[in-house]
Amino acid sequence: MNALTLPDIAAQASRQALPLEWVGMCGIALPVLMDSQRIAAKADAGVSLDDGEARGIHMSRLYLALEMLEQDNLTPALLRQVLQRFLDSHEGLANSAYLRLHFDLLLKRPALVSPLAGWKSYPLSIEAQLKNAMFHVELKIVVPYSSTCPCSAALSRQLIQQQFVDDFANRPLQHAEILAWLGSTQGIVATPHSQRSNAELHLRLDDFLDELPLIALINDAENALGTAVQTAVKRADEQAFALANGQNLMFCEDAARRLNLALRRSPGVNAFQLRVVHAESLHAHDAVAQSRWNWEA
Ligand SMILES: Nc1nc2c(ncn2[C@@H]2O[C@H](COP(=O)(O)OP(=O)(O)OP(=O)(O)O)[C@@H](O)[C@H]2O)c(=O)[nH]1
Repeated sequence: MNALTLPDIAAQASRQALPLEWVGMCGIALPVLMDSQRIAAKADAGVSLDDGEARGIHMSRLYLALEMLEQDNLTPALLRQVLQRFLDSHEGLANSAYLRLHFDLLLKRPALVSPLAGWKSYPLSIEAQLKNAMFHVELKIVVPYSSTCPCSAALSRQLIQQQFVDDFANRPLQHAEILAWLGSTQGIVATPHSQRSNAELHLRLDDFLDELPLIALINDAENALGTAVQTAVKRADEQAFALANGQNLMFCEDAARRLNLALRRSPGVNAFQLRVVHAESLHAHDAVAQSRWNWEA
C-alpha cells in the first residue's frame, strides 16, 4: 500500500456545508528560540475553514510549518512566515491563520542590595494572526509584584501613635527610651498587610516591529509597579524590600493606573487591556482592577 491508496477523509465534501472560524491543534510541544536559547513552548496552530464544502483542514501541514520556529530566533517576521505557510498550504480552504505560543520566560534578576541574583519566571503567550493579509501580534504576560495596603498602613500608624500617647503621656521624653520603644513590638504594635499580586497584561503590538519587546515590556511594568517580587534574598535585601514597600503603598486601583500610564508610553505597544489581582491577606478573596487603552473589544 502506498500514500496514494490511503483514504483521505479531509479531502471529502462536508455533509453540512458550513465554514468554521478556527480549526487546528492545541498544545503542541515545541522548542522555540529566544536569544538563541531553546525554550520549551506549547503551540496552538489553526486556520479558518472558509470553504464550507470541505470536510477538513490538513493538520499535518500546520504541524510541519511549525518546524520553522525551531531554527530561528522568534521575531514578528518569523511568526508571519509561519502563518503564511499555514495559508499557502491551505489555498482555497483558508483565509485566516492563527498561532499562539505559550511558555514561561525566565529572567535573571539581581537582589536589591547583596550581590546575589536569581531566576524569575513570567508566564507569557504570543498570539499572531494573519487575516485578510493583515498581520497582528498580541502578547499576554503575567508580572508578579508585591503590594502593601495604604489603608492598613495608615490604620497601623494610628495604632502606633495611640500607643505612644499611652506609653509617654505626661512624662519627659528620653532619647534612649524612645529608641528602644521604636525597636519593640510593644511600641510598634501594628503592621500593615501586604500581598503577592499579579499584573495580567494583554498587549497589542505595532504591526511592523523587528523584535518582540518582551523584556522591555516586563521591565516597564515592574518599574511602574515599584516593588517587584524578589529572588535570592539576604537580610539586607529583605530590609531594602521592606523600605521599598513602605514607600510604595498601593491599592489595586493605584497599580492599574500606574501600569496604564506606563504602558501607553512603552515603545511598540498599540493598545492594551490589563487586570491587576491583589491576593489579599486581609480576606480570602482578591482585590481586582481592570483598565484598557485604545482597546476595541
Ligand atoms: N482535519 C482533521 N484531521 C484530523 C483530525 N483528527 C486527526 N486528524 C488527522 O490528521 C492527519 C493529518 O491530516 P492531513 O494533513 O490531511 O494528512 P495527509 O492527507 O497525509 O497530508 P496531505 O497529503 O498534506 O494532505 C490525518 O491522519 C487525520 O486523520 C480532525 O479532527 N480533523
